[in-house]
Amino acid sequence: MSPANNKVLIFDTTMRDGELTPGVKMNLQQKISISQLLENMGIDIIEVGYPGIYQKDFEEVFQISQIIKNSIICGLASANKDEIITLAEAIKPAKRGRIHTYSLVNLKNQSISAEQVLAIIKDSVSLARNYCDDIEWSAFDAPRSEPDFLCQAIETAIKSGAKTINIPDSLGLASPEEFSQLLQMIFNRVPNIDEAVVSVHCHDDLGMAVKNSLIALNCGVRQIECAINGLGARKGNADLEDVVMGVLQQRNYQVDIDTRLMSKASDLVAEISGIV
Ligand SMILES: CC(C)[C@@](O)(CC(=O)O)C(=O)O
Repeated sequence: MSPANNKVLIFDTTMRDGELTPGVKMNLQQKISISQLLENMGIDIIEVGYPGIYQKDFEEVFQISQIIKNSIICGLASANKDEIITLAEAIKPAKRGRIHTYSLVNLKNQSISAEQVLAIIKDSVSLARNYCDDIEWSAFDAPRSEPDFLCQAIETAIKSGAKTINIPDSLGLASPEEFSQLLQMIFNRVPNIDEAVVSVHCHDDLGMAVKNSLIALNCGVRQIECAINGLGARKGNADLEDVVMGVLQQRNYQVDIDTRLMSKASDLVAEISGIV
């Protein structure tokens, strides 16, 4: 919550965004093995899949929710009502479950109005909140959105019950300067921002994912989303090991990760994905 708190939460998306890596598919047994290792490493949040879209992911989230006790188990849903309800069903067995839902906030060339999108954010986050206390909302394509609208969207998501606000560089095209300016603007302008943990989710299209994730800490961000071996859509997400080591190097921030298990996790995911 308050940026004075120096603990950085590590959110792993190896099995959700990582499974969007071309050619990568993981089965239930493989996802269970990865989840158990992530839990032993002390990963705070484990994102397992899209239960509202794929039956395979529903089964995985549902099963893993019964096995993992210490890490938060999370799935992703769009603002679609059925997707959110199905995700809520999938995480129901979890001791600690999270609903992660997102809306597009770059409205250029979209036929939908700003008011309509704000109403969708309010409805989707409030719906999710009926099922679960732990709601994360993502501002999909935030760097290309209109700043006033982005601030309103974030304010609405927090008012509707989101406890974590994720700012993804969805296309991986933001420079470190642009990304930190965007984050500073959010911290300066969103009136209720201190009621939420602010997170980042950076893609590596320009090779900046780790740098942008680490630069975010000094802006007030306290959750970083990343993937083992940097798996993820297109050029991938920020590499988990690089993120954790980068946070620790800064000394004034802490993570609760057993760093000795990181190379084991990297080997396991390389073996499963076929990507080193
Ligand atoms: C975090 C999430 C909303 C996303 O991963 C979107 C997605 O993969 O659909 C992104 O990078 O913007």
